[in-house]
Amino acid sequence: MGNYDALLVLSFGGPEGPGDVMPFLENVVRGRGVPRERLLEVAEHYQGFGGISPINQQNRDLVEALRPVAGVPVYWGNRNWRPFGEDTVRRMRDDGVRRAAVFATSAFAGYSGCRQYYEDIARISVEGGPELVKMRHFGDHPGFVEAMADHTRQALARLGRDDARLVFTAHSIPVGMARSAGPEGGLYEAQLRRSAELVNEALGRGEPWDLVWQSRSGPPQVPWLEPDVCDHLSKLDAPAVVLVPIGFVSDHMEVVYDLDTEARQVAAERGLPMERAATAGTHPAFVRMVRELMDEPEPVPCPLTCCPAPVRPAARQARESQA
Ligand SMILES: CC1=C(CCC(=O)O)c2cc3nc(cc4[nH]c(cc5[nH]c(cc1n2)c(C)c5CCC(=O)O)c(CCC(=O)O)c4C)C(CCC(=O)O)=C3C
Ligand SMILES: [Fe+2]
Repeated sequence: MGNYDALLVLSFGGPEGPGDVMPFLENVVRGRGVPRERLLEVAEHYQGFGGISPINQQNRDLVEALRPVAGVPVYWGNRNWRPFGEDTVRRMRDDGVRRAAVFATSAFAGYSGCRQYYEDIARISVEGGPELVKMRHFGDHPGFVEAMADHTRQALARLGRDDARLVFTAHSIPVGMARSAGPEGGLYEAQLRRSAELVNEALGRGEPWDLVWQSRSGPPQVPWLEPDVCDHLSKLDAPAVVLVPIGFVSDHMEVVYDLDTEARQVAAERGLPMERAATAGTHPAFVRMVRELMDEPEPVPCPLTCCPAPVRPAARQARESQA
């Protein structure tokens, strides 16, 4: 038992109006070597939704759903946008919080989904403030699996057919980052495969399924995980498809744009019936899972050697010019 006197939901953050979009994106990609053209393209995706990412409302809803079950006060802070984790942790300190469980809104291993949250925790921790204890990866937790299985079942029902191919999707990452994920490497992909397998089992399905990638970023010369969901849909031989965004715990811009807009269009062009399963969001089993994670023995933090920050083009250039 962790003995926490608060719960901190630590997330990514997203813009909440047209004027927020560029400053938010600049926070996200600082020092990351993401080309300017890619940034402007992603800015357009946000502007198409009035400059508002769905992620913040999703997090507010999750916090509200957690309040009655957490048993302790629930706080929320982000890496890239207001409310910033820094400000939330100072408020927790002023409220006298000693030791908080941290629920990072990302289920899997890897730099972006795990290590970067440890970095956030180190950065936002303050003298006299709470000790921040990050909960474990939860992609294999029965609560997450049940939520995703339920939502997949509902998508199959909306489609009105059982013969649809399940296509699980997750955020693509650079191949190098995938290789260094977890103590022995390859853990991001391995955990995602395991989650997909568990969802299939929960549905009692023996049919083949796919795991594909979406939302590639970064400079074009850097290899990222493939195939991309749109390429996959353009070639897939199946009577119908349910997209299952197993790599995202709630509706992010990557889900509502890259899947509901781009991938949907590819499917429509081929006359391929398609539904997208809802993300875990505030499914009761997922909400319960957070409380159950707090009741587990205190998680062993990931070793510092796993999921290292990738060597970015900018950092490499600086190093080479020094040598
Ligand atoms: C694995 C992974 C997750 C899943 C785990 C999780 O769920 O946390 C995730 C989540 C998210 N990524 C998000 C947004 C962005 N990610 C970017 C860029 C990048 N993502 C990466 C990886 C991941 N990202 C990587 C390797 C990059 C390249 C730059 C770098 O090496 O860091 C960029 C820059 C522009 C672009 O190129 O897309 C943006 C705007 C949002 C908010 C969405 C919203 O507003 O709803 C969320 C939740
Ligand atoms: Fe991202």
